[in-house]
Amino acid sequence: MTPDPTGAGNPAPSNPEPMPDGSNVGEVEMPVVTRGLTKRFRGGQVAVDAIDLEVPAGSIFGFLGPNGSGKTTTIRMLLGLITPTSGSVQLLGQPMPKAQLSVLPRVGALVEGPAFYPFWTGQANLLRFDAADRTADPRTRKARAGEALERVGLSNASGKKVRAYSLGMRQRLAIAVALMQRRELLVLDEPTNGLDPQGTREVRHLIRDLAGDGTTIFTSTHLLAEVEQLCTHAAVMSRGRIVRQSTMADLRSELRPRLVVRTPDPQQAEKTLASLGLTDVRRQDDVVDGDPGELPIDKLAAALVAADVRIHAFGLQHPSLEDAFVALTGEGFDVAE
Ligand SMILES: Nc1ncnc2c1ncn2[C@@H]1O[C@H](COP(=O)(O)OP(=O)(O)OP(=O)(O)O)[C@@H](O)[C@H]1O
Repeated sequence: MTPDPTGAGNPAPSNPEPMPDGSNVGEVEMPVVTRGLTKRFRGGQVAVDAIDLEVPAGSIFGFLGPNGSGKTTTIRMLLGLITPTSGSVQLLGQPMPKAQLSVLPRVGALVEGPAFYPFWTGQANLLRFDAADRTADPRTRKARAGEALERVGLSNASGKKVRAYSLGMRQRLAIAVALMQRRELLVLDEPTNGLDPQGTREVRHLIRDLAGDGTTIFTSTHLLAEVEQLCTHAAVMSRGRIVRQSTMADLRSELRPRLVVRTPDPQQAEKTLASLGLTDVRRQDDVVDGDPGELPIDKLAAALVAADVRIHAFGLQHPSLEDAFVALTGEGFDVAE
């Protein structure tokens, strides 16, 4: 890994002060920061190409991109599972992988779900994972397992064998593994992948709950609906690059409605709308559309009629987030639930 460049010209995330009892005061403003993060695999393929991520504390940050766009590779670099070709990662204000021993216990991760023993109970599986964690205190293991199971809504099923769990329950158990210790940041790779609608709802509900408790969530997905329904922020990946990163509110506010007119007099309509001040006016066959800006819609209709434009259909069309993202990436997204 190259030396950490985040000190130079970038807002330095504030480091939490360790308290004598080991807890932290003061939040890291940006729990995940990358600069120029790049991964070139042997064979020359650039899977992740100089990305600058900034994930604000308390956000549910959607890392959205089609399959193969570089999400998993990025997540593996964030967690120190693979070494970047160049660039840097800071997790909770600390450089990775240098500070991984102190940072990773504060980060819960779900990358390639953990393998459970199907004939063991949910609780027994949790205890086993915790026993393999050298940073975990064995004296509190059982109590922490109970809390984690409760947190993911599996208290009643804790004594059932995992083979009897639904896919959604297994995924919640996987998240419970990540919650066996107090976490400031959760990094989830496609947490609803392969789940049925009920399982998907359960996991999204859980993520919202966890964020409500102040945990920052960084979650990758190829599902636009997931980002739309769940996330406060998003970065859109396309072919290894971030093509857009912002709050969902900003993304939505940029989706300007267009005026669409269907008419047997398209040329006259185009001329009239342009003269009224519409911008980006386009004509195709019998449809004319443009950006009305702040112009009042009823006045536009009246002006068309006054200009002898016959109107077969007239209205505002609101572009969807999918339209915006397809425009950004040139690729379609899976819009399924
Ligand atoms: N170990 C590897 N060696 C070579 N190429 C790889 C390796 N891992 C991933 N890639 C390639 O890097 C690109 C990005 O893959 P990555 O798995 O990060 O994408 P992704 O967005 O997570 O997609 P998916 O959701 O399908 O996993 C892909 O073209 C993939 O084939």
